[in-house]
Amino acid sequence: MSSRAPGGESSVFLAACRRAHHDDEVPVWFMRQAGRSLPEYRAVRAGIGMLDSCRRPDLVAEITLQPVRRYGVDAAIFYSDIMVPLAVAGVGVDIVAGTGPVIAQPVRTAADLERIRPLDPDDLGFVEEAARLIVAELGDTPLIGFAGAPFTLASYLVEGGPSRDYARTKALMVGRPELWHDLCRRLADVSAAFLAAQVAGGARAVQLFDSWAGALAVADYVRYVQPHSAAVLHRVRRLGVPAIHFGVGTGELLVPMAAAGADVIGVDWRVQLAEASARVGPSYAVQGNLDPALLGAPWPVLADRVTAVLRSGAESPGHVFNLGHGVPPDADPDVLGRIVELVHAEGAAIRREARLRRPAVAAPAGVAR
Ligand SMILES: Cc1c2[nH]c(c1CCC(=O)O)Cc1[nH]c(c(CCC(=O)O)c1C)Cc1[nH]c(c(CCC(=O)O)c1C)Cc1[nH]c(c(C)c1CCC(=O)O)C2
Repeated sequence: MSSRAPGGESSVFLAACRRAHHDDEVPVWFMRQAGRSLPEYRAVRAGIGMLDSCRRPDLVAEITLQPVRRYGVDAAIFYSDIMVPLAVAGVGVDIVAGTGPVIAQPVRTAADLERIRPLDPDDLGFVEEAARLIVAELGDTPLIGFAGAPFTLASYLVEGGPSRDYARTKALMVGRPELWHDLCRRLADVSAAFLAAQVAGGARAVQLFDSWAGALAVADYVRYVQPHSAAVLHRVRRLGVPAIHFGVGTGELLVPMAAAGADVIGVDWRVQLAEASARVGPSYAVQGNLDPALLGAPWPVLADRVTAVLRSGAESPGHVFNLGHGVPPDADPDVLGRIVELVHAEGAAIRREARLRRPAVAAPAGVAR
């Protein structure tokens, strides 16, 4: 049997994004796989600020590669932050350990918008250069580029930092829609430029993080947010790489998030993957969704949860194994390593069994069954 998916795609991860699994193999990577959970990351970052580290291509490359070397994951994710391109665009931002992004002067008026300068391609040369360094080391393992989606970026800019209820953001959104749309158009441009720089450097897929969109009512998401995320994703489509669209607590938003233009819909742990797949339909792959809070559970219990995720994901035409959100800083790297081994050992058999159990549906011509 061929080890290549139709079309000859040599990456298990990219094949799954395209809903064409290689011999049913299930790829795995982890959101925040680079970061404080790794001692080698803490060593490299010692004495260097988060945003400063993101400006140094040598450090970005080293930190991106660390989890790939350690775990043998099927994809790397570019080490940076959703706020990096905004800092380049002129927004005063700091990343405070244990808190997250903090904005010096929150954006709340038309005059504040002028502080977000449009980006030139040259502004992000350090991003493209870092991606090139990474890709040169990765071999066949693809690099995922990423950006924050307009709503999630706006929430930090308007609130001034992390928020529980997004009250100022939502008040501006519904109370001053013209200002809101102007802000989101600028943020969509910044995110699209950040993604384009990563793809120019060799990233072969992208993930758009709308981490906090789950705070919105569906009607508000569709009216105020989806068009701006769609604008980013439409520009990605022209770059020819698959896009993953992810948020936390987005069970009710999966359909409009998929419709915004993604190939893969990222799902947190609240909705089973089979249910998520049924909601979005067979034109999308799913990514997820082990609850990161379970990483500290005894291994036999956790292993059962990993296989449950694989079984549920096997009901979708494409499944990329991941956590439902980022790796927590106190996660035990050995546990993540065991999860990678288990997904690689059991994933294909679980998918195959699920496929053989389903009534035969017309397969695309040439697909080995
Ligand atoms: C919301 C968001 C942010 N940043 C990001 C998001 C979307 C993803 C998500 O929903 O988690 C995206 C992000 N941030 C980081 C990455 C790197 C790639 C990877 O996933 O390995 C990615 C993809 C590095 C980082 N981004 C951050 C760290 C920790 C920095 C440190 O070492 O102190 C890393 C490795 C900081 C950061 N930056 C942000 C937060 C909430 C935090 C955590 C604050 C904390 O708990 O200390 C904003």
